[in-house]
Amino acid sequence: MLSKVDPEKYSVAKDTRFLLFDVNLGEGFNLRRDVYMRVANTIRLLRLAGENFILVLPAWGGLYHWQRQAVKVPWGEFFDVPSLNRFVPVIELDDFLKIHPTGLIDDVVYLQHYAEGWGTEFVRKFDKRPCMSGEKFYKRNGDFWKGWFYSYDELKAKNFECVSIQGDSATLKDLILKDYKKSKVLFIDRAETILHDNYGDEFYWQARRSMRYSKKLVEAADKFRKEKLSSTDEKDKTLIKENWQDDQPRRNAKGGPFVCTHWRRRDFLRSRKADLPSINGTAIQLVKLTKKYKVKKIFLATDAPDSEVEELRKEIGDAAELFQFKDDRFIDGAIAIIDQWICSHAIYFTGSCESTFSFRIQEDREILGFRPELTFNRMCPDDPATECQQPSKWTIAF
Ligand SMILES: C[C@@H]1O[C@H](OP(=O)(O)OP(=O)(O)OC[C@H]2O[C@@H](n3cnc4c(=O)[nH]c(N)nc43)[C@H](O)[C@@H]2O)[C@@H](O)[C@H](O)[C@@H]1O
Repeated sequence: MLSKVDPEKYSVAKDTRFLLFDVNLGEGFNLRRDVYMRVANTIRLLRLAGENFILVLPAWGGLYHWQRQAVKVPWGEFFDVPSLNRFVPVIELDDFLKIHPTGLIDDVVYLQHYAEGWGTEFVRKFDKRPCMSGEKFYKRNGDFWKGWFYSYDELKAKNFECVSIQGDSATLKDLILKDYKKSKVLFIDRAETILHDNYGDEFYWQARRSMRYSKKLVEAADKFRKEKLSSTDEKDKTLIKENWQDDQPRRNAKGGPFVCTHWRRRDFLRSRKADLPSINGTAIQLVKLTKKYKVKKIFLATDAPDSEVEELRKEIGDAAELFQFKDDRFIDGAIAIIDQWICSHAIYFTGSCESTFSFRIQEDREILGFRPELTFNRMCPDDPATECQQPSKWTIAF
């Protein structure tokens, strides 16, 4: 599926430049969404500096966590591309290749940290340096450099170099303005190396608010909410404006008659074992919440295998009904977004310790106008003696 962006619109301007980016291969979907926001803000700043940059949306694929693999997935499968376009100009990779069929990239800039570390204070800086590991991912093939490039064979680069950088979206803007003036098509790899300018400021939230989900996924989630969870935007007071730019600050969302948890399992059980509850511990916490909020339904967003979900269901017993969204017509990334959108509408949300998947739900709930205490919560490990610090309240800024 292609975006509605008209490629003709871009081919006319002589000064148009394109920025492509990618993230460390092992990173998950929701960190990648965060990196998009950082790079979108670099584009915003470049445009303010008079550079006519368009952000080329990196096709999705090859993600470590997807059980059923998919590649070359356009952003339109997950997001509302016209809505993204209201923050900065973006174009799907397939559309970019229509207007730039050679697929030739001028420069690949592989971002890396400084070999000597950050030192005693954080100073924003960048320097061309020998590659620490970047050259492992790129090979010279005749006149060109080849890399993963989202599995698109036609993409290739004239130049490849590594740059040590310490900084944020504005530092990347400075690097591009200083060292890549002539680059018409620029590819920034390992874009997660840069941070947000000011985490949680109005520009963070503008980029985030522009990331509305695709109509198809919103419809599927809303249908499920209505049919299984008696949840509609009118009743829940979660109506939003057609255009995110028209939304106003508010705190009156009520949510549907269910609690939701994001129950992160699989690799999280290894990396964060001490911070997560057991299956029985999860059931105890969830049942308590249904009593507190006087509901009988729990929506479960999870990557857990079915066997663990069944065990959880048994532990919950008659105390509440457990719901999950399942539909094989949707790819893994789409199910993840549907899960997030359903969770965002619950009367109360509790997530998993420091999961970026949970963070994105918290942000959606901020956008929908919930009170922070109904959102910034996480499940605790079983042992009451273990520390269980609740998530920071990164509330919305307009
Ligand atoms: C341990 C670390 O965890 C970090 O994950 P974390 O922040 O939770 O969140 P993500 O970066 O999104 O990675 C987790 C992936 O697992 C699947 N997943 C997790 N929870 C759910 C869920 O509730 N519903 C559905 N449908 N899918 C889920 C989904 O593919 C999601 O993108 C990773 O980014 C790091 O690479 C590393 O693996």
